[in-house]
Amino acid sequence: MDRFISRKRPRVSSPVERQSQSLDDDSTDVKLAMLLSLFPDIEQDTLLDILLSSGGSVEDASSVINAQLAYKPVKKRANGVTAIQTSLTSHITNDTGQPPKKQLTRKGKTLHLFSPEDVAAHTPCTIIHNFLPPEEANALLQELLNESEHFSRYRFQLFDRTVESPHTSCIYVSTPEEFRQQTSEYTYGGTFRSNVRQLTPHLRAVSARVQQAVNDEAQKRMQAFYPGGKKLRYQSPKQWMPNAAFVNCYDGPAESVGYHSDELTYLGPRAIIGSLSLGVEREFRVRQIVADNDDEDSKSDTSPTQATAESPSKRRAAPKGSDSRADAQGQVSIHLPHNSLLVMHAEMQEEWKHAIAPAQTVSPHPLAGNRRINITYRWFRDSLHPRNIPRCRCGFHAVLRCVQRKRENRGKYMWMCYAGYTPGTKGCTFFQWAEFDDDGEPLWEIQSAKDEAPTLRNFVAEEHKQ
Ligand SMILES: O=C(O)CCC(=O)C(=O)O
Ligand SMILES: [Fe+2]
Repeated sequence: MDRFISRKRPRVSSPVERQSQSLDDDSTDVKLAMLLSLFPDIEQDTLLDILLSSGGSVEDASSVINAQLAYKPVKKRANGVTAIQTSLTSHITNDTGQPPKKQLTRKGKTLHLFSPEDVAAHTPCTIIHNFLPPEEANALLQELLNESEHFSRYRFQLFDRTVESPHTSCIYVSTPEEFRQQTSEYTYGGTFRSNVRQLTPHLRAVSARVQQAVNDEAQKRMQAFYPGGKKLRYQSPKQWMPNAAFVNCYDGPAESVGYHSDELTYLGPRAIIGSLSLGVEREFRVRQIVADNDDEDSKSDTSPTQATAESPSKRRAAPKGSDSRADAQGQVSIHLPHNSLLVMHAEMQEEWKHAIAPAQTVSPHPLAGNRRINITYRWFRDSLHPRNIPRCRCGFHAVLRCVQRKRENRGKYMWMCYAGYTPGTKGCTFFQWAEFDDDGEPLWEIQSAKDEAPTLRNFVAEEHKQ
């Protein structure tokens, strides 16, 4: 077990890879999966709390849990799941007899948001309740509940184990040609997806409303929150035009998705995403990513941090003193009722992580029972079609990532071999900084073949052609 905990990413030989691997941490999903495999009897929600409390360190989280397991006998729940206390600071001591040095983000510290005003003020999102006419929402929900029979769990590699996503999903695109591309050219987590289907009538009909609302909300956001009321650097100045929909199904309270930022490879920098929730209400948790040493900075810094076009979230002045790191890492919970549209704005994916937390219980929905359906409408950029993206020596195209934690390179984008970043997979050493113009278009020598080759078609334009 110790070997498992302390095992680092595969050793690298090239300086370039060493550089890229020191740029950022594993995703919370991977860390959570590691903890789950170490403590299979402990609830995922509890493990997530402890992981966050431990500043994202699997090793620290494991020692906290082991300390508690040694400290007093653990109760087994009726369902066989181990009950463990999540509010640990006052109860657990480490080898030095002191409470763990990192601040805890306790359950009581989660800020619960319900109203659109609060969501806009405290997060990089906006929410519209009762988004669709009720009959249209129900028709879409029913259509996708039927579709969900075809959904599957995606798999990812964790050391020598294959782990399954804790919910099912499917990708929807417009045409048979796009279906072909999605299953043979686009990759997710280094593999091709088999669960791709063609857009359904209600998904398509609703996309026009989503397109309109997302563009309206993005404009409002820009005027109210961004420096000088202007778009962010790397944000596209064009209208947001969805051409892919990822649909998730969470069947029952235990189904979830761990903390992550959405992959930017095809969306590009400063992506906007429209996310429609149907069925059972669940909590969407978000937290801001804190750069290494931010707590030290805030101790010496007495002036509020200024927002910049690079980092608009900085308009929230960090609280001072030793609590600053805990506060900045505190979670915010946005409650997502049936028929609500959440817009994740351009500052979200680079600077925040999000999750659907497992719930203790859910209130059944008349049509969906215990299920929640979520649709994220996305705009894949033509310029970031797989055929244009740099390839690594593994034969796949590289993935686009943003440096989120390492202070010296924070906000920079990089192309890298996906496998090289995944524990337990060999991968190659491919790494290059990704360069974009101010509108987020890649700066590279693309062969002109791309002009004739098909790319994904906007859902709304395609509807008008039919
Ligand atoms: O279910 C949700 O609301 C979020 C889903 C999500 O984060 C994703 O599909 O990337
Ligand atoms: Fe996501």
